[in-house]
Amino acid sequence: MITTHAALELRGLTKRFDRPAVDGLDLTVRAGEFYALLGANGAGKTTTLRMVAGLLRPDAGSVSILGIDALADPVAAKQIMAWVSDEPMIYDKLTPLEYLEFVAGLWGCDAETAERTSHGLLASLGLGPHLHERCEGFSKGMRQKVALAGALVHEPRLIILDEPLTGLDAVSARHVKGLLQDRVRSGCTVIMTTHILEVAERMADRIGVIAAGRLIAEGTLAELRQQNGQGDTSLEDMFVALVDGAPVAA
Ligand SMILES: Nc1ncnc2c1ncn2[C@@H]1O[C@H](COP(=O)(O)OP(=O)(O)OP(=O)(O)O)[C@@H](O)[C@H]1O
Repeated sequence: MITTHAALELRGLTKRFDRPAVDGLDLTVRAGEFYALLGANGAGKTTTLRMVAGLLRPDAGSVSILGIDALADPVAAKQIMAWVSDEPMIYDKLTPLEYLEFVAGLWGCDAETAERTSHGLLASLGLGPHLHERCEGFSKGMRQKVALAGALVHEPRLIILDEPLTGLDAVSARHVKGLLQDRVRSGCTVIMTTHILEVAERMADRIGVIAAGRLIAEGTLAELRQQNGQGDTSLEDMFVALVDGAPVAA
């Protein structure tokens, strides 16, 4: 389906705890993009994404997901998006296959489609040999992959992930990256936070940098280099310079 709407449009998004965590944030992610959201610890990335996912009410501002006003119609917004937290929760007593079929059932997917989708997702994440084992014996990385598969089972068009690669071994990280790239190729939008700058550098179509709850830089890697460095400046050097005010290394 051709859509003219942005995948995500934030306008004046604001959340304050004892001090501002997200401070009038304007952000647009186009449909079909792989967008990496970077920022130092405490910059406001998770708070932003939790508001997008409908887990936290903004103090002000708007959230539009593929043209749907997520604050006015959170159910419709959730139906077309996936949220994968950095601390995923799954049901320990279920096997991965049971868990995915349970989640698919909550979304109202028919049983045959749910079974086919679940098998495909779990296999693509390397969990094929563990389909019928209870999750309670799984490692943290395996649990993370089950949670990711569970978030994708209803075929969301916008996939939002908070630090999805932390704690994954190289093979698992490659499985997750491959799955996300496949989704982007099939027309989905992926927004992900990461502290692994090499991942942003290699995978993202565009990169946004947040500091103190505001977008301080955005663009393709080449655009960021043009704005903030030189032809061969690394993303790490640019990032440190942007968030720390340090001079860009030559
Ligand atoms: N529930 C909360 N109660 C009070 N303060 C909070 C809460 N959640 C976040 N904050 C504060 O809001 C600010 C932004 O936090 P947030 O978790 O969004 O940052 P982040 O960019 O995701 O950081 P990190 O990279 O460390 O995960 C921080 O100052 C944090 O202490």
